[in-house]
Amino acid sequence: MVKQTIQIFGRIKPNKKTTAVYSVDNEEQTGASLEFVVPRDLADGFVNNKRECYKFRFQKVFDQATKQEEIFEHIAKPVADSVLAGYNGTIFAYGQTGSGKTFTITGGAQRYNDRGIVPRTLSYLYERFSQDSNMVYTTNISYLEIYNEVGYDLLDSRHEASRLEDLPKVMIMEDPDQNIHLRNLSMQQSANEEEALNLLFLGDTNRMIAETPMNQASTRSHCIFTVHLCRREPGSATVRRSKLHLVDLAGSDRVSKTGLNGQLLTEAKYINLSLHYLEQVIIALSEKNRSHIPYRNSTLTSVLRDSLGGNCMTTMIATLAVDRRNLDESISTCRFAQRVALIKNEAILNEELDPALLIARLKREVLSLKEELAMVTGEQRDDQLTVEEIQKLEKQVKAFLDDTDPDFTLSLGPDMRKIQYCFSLLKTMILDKQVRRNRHSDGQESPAATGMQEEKEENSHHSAAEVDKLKEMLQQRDNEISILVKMLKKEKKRAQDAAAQLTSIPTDQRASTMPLLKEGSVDAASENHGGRAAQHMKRGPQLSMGKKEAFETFIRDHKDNLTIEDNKSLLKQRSAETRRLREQLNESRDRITELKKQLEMRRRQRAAHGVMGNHKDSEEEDDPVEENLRKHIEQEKLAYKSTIDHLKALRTEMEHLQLLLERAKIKIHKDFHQWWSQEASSLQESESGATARCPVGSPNGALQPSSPGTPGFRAPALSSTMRGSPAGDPNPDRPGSSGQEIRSITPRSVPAWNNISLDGKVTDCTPLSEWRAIATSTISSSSFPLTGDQQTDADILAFIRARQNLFSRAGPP
Ligand SMILES: Nc1ncnc2c1ncn2[C@@H]1O[C@H](COP(=O)(O)OP(=O)(O)OP(=O)(O)O)[C@@H](O)[C@H]1O
Repeated sequence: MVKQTIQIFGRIKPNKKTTAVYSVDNEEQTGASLEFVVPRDLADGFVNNKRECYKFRFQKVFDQATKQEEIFEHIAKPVADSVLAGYNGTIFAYGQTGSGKTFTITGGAQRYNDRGIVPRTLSYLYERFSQDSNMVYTTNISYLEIYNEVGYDLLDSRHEASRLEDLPKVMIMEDPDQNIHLRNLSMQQSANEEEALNLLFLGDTNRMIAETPMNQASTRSHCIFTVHLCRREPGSATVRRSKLHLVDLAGSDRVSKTGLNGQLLTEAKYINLSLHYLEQVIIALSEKNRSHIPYRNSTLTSVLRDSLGGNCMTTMIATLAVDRRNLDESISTCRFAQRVALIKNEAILNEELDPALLIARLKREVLSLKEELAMVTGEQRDDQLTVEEIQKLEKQVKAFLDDTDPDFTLSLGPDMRKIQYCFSLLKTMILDKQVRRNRHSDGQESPAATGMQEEKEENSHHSAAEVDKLKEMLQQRDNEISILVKMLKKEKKRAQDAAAQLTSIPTDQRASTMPLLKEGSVDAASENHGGRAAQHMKRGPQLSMGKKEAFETFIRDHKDNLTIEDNKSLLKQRSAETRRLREQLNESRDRITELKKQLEMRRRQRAAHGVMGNHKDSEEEDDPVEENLRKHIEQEKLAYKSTIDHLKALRTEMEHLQLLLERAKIKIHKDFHQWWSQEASSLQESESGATARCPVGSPNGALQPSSPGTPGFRAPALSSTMRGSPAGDPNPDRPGSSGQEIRSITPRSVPAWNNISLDGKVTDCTPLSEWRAIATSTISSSSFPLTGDQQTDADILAFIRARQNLFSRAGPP
């Protein structure tokens, strides 16, 4: 057993502003201290009436420049090592919204180097498995999201979820030993690193797709990625099972500060409530002599029960966004960490006997014992006695009882079935006699007869007690076997379910249909991702012509496009590098073969020399040529190995880049669909409003520039040939479904050009100033020659007229 307090680390998020409100002092021996200096006159947000200096102790504080690699090496690697040894481990990130929890646990969604603790730990674990050939490792992965106190399975590939509520709900169950079981949480087996990373990708994609617009800005849910590890020596029935929880908690911001209302407030209350219960558990654990720990109060604390004060090695990372505005939140995060640091956990080695292996071993043992018995007795036998055998035994027992000779024995041979049958026969007889004696107990029998009877009874009591004892033992063994058989069946079912789930993912869904990727992914290695992700990718080609055009513009203007392009070109570079390395590898192999041939030849020559007697000891002598060849071969081998290592690293990087690209693609699709339907409904609203005000052919009155919900997005304006209106159409994908041609995909600025007469007079109630706004909002990407301030009203009218002519030539509006 290992007793250890929860380890606490601090990580400070990079901040462009260099306001020195904190200082870090990392000492080798005594840990680190983090100090905040809060000026008394701090105006923006935090009013400090009491202290100026707050000091907190951590195992280590990672300052702004710390790389993800360093975080993994210092924090996650030791935990992964103890999980490999058979202890449970947990790493959880706690901090306010935007302080870098997800970045630390999962990683950034854009660069390979930004991989967080989860992918790095998976790589590390699989690397260690491959190095340890004496053990057999099996890995299962689960990914749970807790939102508003309800658990959801993020790895379910059978459901097409566009909302969190579509994912299977996970139920928390507790057995009599107070062990927590999560019903409905799927455990996916992953045979290698790639499969494990795909599961992470599937879970993160589900998490992203199921995000409601409400919780898009920040993660308002807790996510627990768990690796279930099983380690055994081949042939041994002893297994070590351990779990590694990697936890990304929701933002710890205080409700009062966030100023929320409606749905957001409900979410915030739940989050705060579950974090509040987490805090209560932590306070209870840090107090001595507290017998009741309120784990059951929330889903989060129930799930993390073992990690907090139980059988687990736990580490907390306090993520801190240290700028003046967030000082109070940072101080409160540190205070929480200080309390967590007081909790003592007792991690035990989770070693157990595998019931399946144990049953198999027992069965083998029974079989060999039967064979041994058959050899001794010289007879093969079934489990049940035959009718003849029973009749024979009854006769034998009767003869035994009738014979008054005390030396007369009941000879049954070494057959437990026969012995047991005779015992039970004797017991029945005794019980029968007892019943009969009771019937005559009103003085009919003589005292001598009664004395004899008592003696007989005492004897039979002894044998009956023995029989009972034996029966009890038998019953116990029976129970044990049926429990083991049940466990085995359960295990089997679980394995079958997992296999069925895997096979139920159609292969076509696994293939990526993503044009973005196809272009960039030269090796197309991303073929087997989860069904959900693939289904989303399939949506791309189903777009109507107009929507497709809109989508292309949307992608071009999307904030992630630059990163996608960067990653694509990086992928191309890596792919070219892979090709180069493969060639290098082939050349190196050829060179080694050639050098080996030369060495062989040289040896033969020397041997021949020796035989011919020219040099008697030539074989023993050091030959500089041979030495040189050997050196060369060693060098080549080293180069070969380092190229292979390089190739492996490249492969992992490329797989990761492809996953990043796919995720970005899915996100863009999601953003686009969301934006499109938002635009559709607002256009419909504005059109119905405008129709009410302006009876015939009125342009809609909504003149605000479109905002697709993506920060920094520029509303794209499309060509006049684009068909398909999102407005009021239940199926916005259907081309031209409203029967109208639309001139721009910025629906709020759709100009009804035909409502302007050629002499420049607007025939509806839209004032010219509004037309100016409409025209200028579409001008930047249209064929209008003038831009910005250069435009006069006359220019705009000329432009409108030109558009009108164009449309009247292009066909009916
Ligand atoms: N150490 C870091 N280095 C570079 N960027 C970072 C770092 N930490 C966080 N970021 C960036 O800051 C932003 C917010 O981080 P992140 O999403 O991880 O915060 P969070 O604490 O998980 O927030 P939430 O509670 O909303 O989930 C992200 O864009 C992330 O890439």
